[in-house]
Amino acid sequence: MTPVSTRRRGPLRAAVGLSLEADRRATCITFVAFGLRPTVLVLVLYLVKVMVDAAVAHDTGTLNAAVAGIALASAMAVGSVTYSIEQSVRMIEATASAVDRRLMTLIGRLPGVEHLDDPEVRDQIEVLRQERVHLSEGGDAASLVLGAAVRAAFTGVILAVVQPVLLLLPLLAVPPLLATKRAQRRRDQAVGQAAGAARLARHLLAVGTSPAAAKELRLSGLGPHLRARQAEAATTADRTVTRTVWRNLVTTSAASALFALGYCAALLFVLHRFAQGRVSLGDVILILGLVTSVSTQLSQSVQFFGFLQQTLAASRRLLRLEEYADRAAQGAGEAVPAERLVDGIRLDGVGFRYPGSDARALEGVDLVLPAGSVVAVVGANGAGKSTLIKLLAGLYRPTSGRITVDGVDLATVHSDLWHLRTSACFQDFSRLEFDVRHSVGAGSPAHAEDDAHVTRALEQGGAAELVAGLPAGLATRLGTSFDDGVDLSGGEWQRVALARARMRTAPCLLVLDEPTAAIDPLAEDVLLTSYVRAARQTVAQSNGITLFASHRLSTARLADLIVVVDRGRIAQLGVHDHLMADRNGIYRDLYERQSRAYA
Ligand SMILES: Nc1ncnc2c1ncn2[C@@H]1O[C@H](COP(=O)(O)OP(=O)(O)OP(=O)(O)O)[C@@H](O)[C@H]1O
Repeated sequence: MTPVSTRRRGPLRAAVGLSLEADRRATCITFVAFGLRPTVLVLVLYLVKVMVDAAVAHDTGTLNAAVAGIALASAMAVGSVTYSIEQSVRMIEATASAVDRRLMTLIGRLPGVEHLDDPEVRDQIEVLRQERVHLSEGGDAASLVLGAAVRAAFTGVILAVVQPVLLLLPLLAVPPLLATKRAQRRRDQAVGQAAGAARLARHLLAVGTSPAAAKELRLSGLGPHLRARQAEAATTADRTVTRTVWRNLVTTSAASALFALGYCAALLFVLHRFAQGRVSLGDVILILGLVTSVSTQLSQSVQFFGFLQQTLAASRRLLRLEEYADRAAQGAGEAVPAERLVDGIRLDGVGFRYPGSDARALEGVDLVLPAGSVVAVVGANGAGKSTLIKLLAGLYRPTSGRITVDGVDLATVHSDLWHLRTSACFQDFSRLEFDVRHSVGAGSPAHAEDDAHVTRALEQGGAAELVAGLPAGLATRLGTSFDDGVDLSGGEWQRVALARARMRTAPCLLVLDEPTAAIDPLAEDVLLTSYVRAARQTVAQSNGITLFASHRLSTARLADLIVVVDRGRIAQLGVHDHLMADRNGIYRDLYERQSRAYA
């Protein structure tokens, strides 16, 4: 991911802006309360000095006024605590939801899925996901730092009036603050460096604790190996960050020790002046109170400043990713695809390499997919079938060559609009754990509430019988993540995914990538045949193309065109009879071997 500037909006403004957008009222109250309350403590100290001097001078009027002032200020400070803390919690909770929405929007704005395949982008997103808490506490951290700054300013003014030389003391607070800032920057870098290992550790943890993987892990005895690898990755990530934490501890401790020395010197200085009779008892109490509070303030400020630095680091990361998404979206096409195909889709010299991979998944692909046709893509594992499908669906852009739809370069077409003209069922389909209506309806949200539409899609996906047997029909929740959910078998989930792909009316391109791989062979043949026939009628409205990849070559016979892919290249092209006529061709060889295996 190329670094980009974050000048457009500063990270502090962006972080506070998030809280203001999330809950303006709670944020304003938190800033006023946290920003002003510390000044009350300084005011109370000053009133104590007035009270002591008045007592020594037997000035009852001033003494009573000072006592009343102390009581009033203390009551106000204590009374506002509960309310302001409540508001700050509200602000943090609202900001946390706003951060989640921003993250989802950011990921949704990245065109296609190729950016999510880029390891660096994935790492940045992962780190940001972990740092969400710092972003949601950004308003809190900023208001605490504001309070500390206001209190320091008040303390400085009083010290300047009473004993100007003691103003040097707050200056000694500068090195610890700078050390904290530097420490945070170093920690941020270390977290970035450790992101790859941390991601691996999390992945292994997810595999090792997921119910889906439990069967294989038990039977294969992979558990101990997995645990060892997980521990190793976690330790590597942890070690990178811990080394920095120790280094930071040395520098921040040295800076704090410098401040502690200055603090002791200031105490001795004030006591010496009192012994000489050059300051009053009230002054001594005030100065000791202020000097002592400078030390408390320092440790609090360092802590608050540390929080703020963490917020700023997360905010910077969010801004960088948002700018990256903006640029990626700007680089994407704007053209509006037509609702009907006229000629079809053409690939000229198309090549593709996955982000972070040196190998070409596709190379020099020249292909014409006529409008209104049914196309089968066949080939061995890893040949490039899914890659071809993902390029046609606009999820990736070719790294060389071009794809044109009725003569318009797909790279210039708005990817979201092209996705609206496309329906798909992938071999790694999603198990959407909603109720049946919405799990299927997700294929076309505009029709999700239309039960007749959903039911038709279920029939075409071969899932009508399955749903009829569910306790609440269309309203049955699917999946085991919720108490009321019903789990389905792999093949049943695949039928739901097939139905989902039939929700969109008249797509220009319907792609099916191994859509029946989890379905038993007898049902597979029947289901895929009827599915493709029905699809042919649906896409006829848009003169669209139905393209399916299947290892079952018997179903390829349905196609008007069969594309045989071999190691990223088109090896053969034609209809079934034509391809069978080539005695040395890959297709005939695959077909005959498969027929013998199923015989
Ligand atoms: N996300 C990815 N990142 C890097 N390489 C990938 C990725 N996905 C696929 N590949 C590689 O691209 C090549 C083509 O993969 P593809 O999934 O298109 O094959 P396929 O013909 O669909 O295989 P299968 O029949 O097993 O589904 C393979 O060598 C594969 O390892």
